Amino acid sequence: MVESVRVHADAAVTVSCAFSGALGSAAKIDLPFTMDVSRGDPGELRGLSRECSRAFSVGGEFHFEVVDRIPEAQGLKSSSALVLSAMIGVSRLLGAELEGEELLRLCAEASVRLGLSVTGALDDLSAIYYGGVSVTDNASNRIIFTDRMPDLPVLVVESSDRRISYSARVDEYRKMRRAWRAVENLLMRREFLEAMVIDGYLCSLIEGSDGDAISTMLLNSATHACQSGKGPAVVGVFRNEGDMERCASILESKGRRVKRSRFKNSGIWVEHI
Ligand SMILES: Nc1ncnc2c1ncn2[C@@H]1O[C@H](COP(=O)(O)OP(=O)(O)O)[C@@H](O)[C@H]1O
Ligand SMILES: O=C(O)C1=C[C@@H](OP(=O)(O)O)[C@@H](O)[C@H](O)C1
Repeated sequence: MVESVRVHADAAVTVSCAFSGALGSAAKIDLPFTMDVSRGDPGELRGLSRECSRAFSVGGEFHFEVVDRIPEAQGLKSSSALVLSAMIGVSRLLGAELEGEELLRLCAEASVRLGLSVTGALDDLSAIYYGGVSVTDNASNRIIFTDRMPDLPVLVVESSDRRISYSARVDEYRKMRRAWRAVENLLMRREFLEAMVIDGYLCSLIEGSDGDAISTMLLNSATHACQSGKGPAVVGVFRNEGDMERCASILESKGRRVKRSRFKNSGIWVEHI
C-alpha cells in the first residue's frame, strides 16, 4: 500500500479572468508548489481533508504538508494548486483511477464549497494539471481547449498586498462582461499573450494595478507586461533570459521582489515517497 506521495504542481498566470462570466484561461509557469500527502491529522486543512474523503467516498483523514508554496492571493493560483494537489495526492494514495476532466470538476466543486474560488476556477486547475494554456467555460465546468505556450521567460513581480478571489467585486466584473469579448476573440485566435494583456488591463480598471512594475518591464525589453488577472502580482514576458535578467536587476534595485520563471508545458506529476 502507498503510504505517502509527493505532488509536484506549479503556479499559473491569468490569461482571461472568468469573474465577468467570460471564458476563463490560465497559463502554467515554472514556479513550484510541492505537497506531501499521507493519512493523518489534517490540522488547519481539515476542510480540504473532508472534501477529499467526500470525493472518493472514503472515511479517515488526510495530512497535507506544503513543501514549496506559491505566493498566496496574488493571482498566481495558489488555491487551485492546493486543492488539486490534495485531490490528486489522495487519489494516488487510494489507488483510485480518477484522472483528467472528471478529477478537475471535483476539485472545482470542492474549491467553491471551501470558499477558495468564485467559479471553481476550472481554467486554473486545468492549466496546472495539463501544463501550457487552458481555455474553459467555468459556468458549465467544461474545458474548451488546451494548447502549448511558447517557451519564453516570464518575470513575476510580487506585491505586498493580497487580493483574495472570494472577496473580489464580482458584480463589477459582470457589468463589464461585454468588454471581455475582445479577450475571448483573442483566445479563439490563440493569441494568448495579447489576451493576457487586455485581461490584465480590464481587471486593473476594477482593482487598480502596479503601474510602476508594468511600465518598468515594458521600458526594459518586455514584449508583454500586465497584471495577472485580478492581481495584484504583475508578469512580464521576454524574448530571452538576458533581457529578463537585466529587467529583474532593475526591479530589484528599486526594492521589488521578483521571481524568475518561464511558461511550462508539462503537467502535474506525483512520486511515491
Ligand atoms: N499553502 C496553503 N495553505 C493553506 N491555504 C492556502 C495555501 N495556498 C493557498 N491557500 C488559500 O488560498 C487563498 C488564496 O486563494 P485566492 O484568493 O484564490 O488567490 P490565488 O489562488 O490566486 O493565490 C489563501 O488565502 C488561502 O486561504
Ligand atoms: O475564483 C475563481 O473562480 C477565479 C479566480 C481568478 O483567479 P485568481 O484567484 O488566481 O486571481 C480568475 O482568474 C479565474 O478565472 C477564476
